[in-house]
Amino acid sequence: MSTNTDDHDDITGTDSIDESAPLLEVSNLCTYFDTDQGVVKAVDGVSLTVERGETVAIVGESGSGKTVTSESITQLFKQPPGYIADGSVAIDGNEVTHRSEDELGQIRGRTVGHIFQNPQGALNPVYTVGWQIREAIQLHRDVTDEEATELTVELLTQVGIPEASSRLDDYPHELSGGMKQRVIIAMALACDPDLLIADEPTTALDVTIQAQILELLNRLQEKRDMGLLFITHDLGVVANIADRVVVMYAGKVMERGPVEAVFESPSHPYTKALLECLPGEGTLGGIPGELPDPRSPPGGCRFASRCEYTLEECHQGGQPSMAAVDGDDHQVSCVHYRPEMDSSVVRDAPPEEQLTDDVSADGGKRR
Ligand SMILES: Nc1ncnc2c1ncn2[C@@H]1O[C@H](COP(=O)(O)OP(=O)(O)OP(=O)(O)O)[C@@H](O)[C@H]1O
Ligand code: NI
Repeated sequence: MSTNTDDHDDITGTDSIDESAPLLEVSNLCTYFDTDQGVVKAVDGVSLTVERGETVAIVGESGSGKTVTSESITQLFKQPPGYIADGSVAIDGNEVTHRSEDELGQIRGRTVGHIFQNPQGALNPVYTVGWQIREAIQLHRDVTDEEATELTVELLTQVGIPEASSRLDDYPHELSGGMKQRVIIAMALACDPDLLIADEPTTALDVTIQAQILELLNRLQEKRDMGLLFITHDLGVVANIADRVVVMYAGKVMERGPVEAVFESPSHPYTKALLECLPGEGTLGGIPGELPDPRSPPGGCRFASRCEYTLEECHQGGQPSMAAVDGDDHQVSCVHYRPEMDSSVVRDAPPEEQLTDDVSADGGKRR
């Protein structure tokens, strides 16, 4: 029995797979939270797709709605106070926003693996690593104890844990941060997912280990032909892992496109500002200003109050509709890219050159 199957299971066991549809298709997703202070519009009209075998990164500052977007896919956020107010999520062409908790559980068990942002909760300190992964496997698959142990060793080996069979009886506290994260990845792979969601999987780790974990995720994604939805606030890591990028701000998508296009010609002023905050670039300590209050977001572009290029129309209407930048795949939500406007005002302030060189030198993605 192998943990690495090429064929895709149907998402719940009763749905059919539409091979022509993307693995994941999120359309106009709105996820809100009822609070005493009002409705928090954490995710407010987000659309994105992940194809089979593709890595898509969601980037944006803290509070932009990255985690809530990813937790909306199989509804892992707390309901109430949270709820999906509008939009749809389709996996293999099957709409899943209106599914029962039972069905969502099946989807989590067989189709979508999740590495959570807060790693502390992911492993239980009182059980051994082997026990926890075996549990995860047996929760999803009908296998004997012996088979489950075999699969556990296979998974731990796949995530790069040396002499895996001798680590089964280790407790989480006996592992280094990097090894712990590998075990967490193994747990997420226990259901042999078609889509893996990794929410800031490297932030708690030091730089060398971060690079190793990114490399591991890249390798696993390719080997298993999974879709990978990778979430980070750090545009720096995106070039190394993603095929496409979705830039989020205050619950909205500001820009999206192939990673090379977004790095070579960042088009939304927000994306440009994020790039300038990377280490070694112009702006130290982040973009000046703060995110708008998610309970009463301003009209117009949500970034307008912090934007260097703001015009009067930026404050009017809703978030500008997506305009193609160079080719249909690269799109930006900014009034400067409307047909009647002159986008060179924003575009011709070039990004820092060193970054552009770094990205193009390795084709945008190390593989
Ligand atoms: N349970 C909740 N109740 C009320 N508001 C919430 C809840 N969960 C999230 N939010 C709000 O939703 C918004 C988006 O949060 P989210 O965690 O998705 O941001 P993020 O982009 O993942 O940020 P970070 O980079 O810090 O992880 C924030 O304003 C947050 O305060
Ligand atoms: Ni988050």
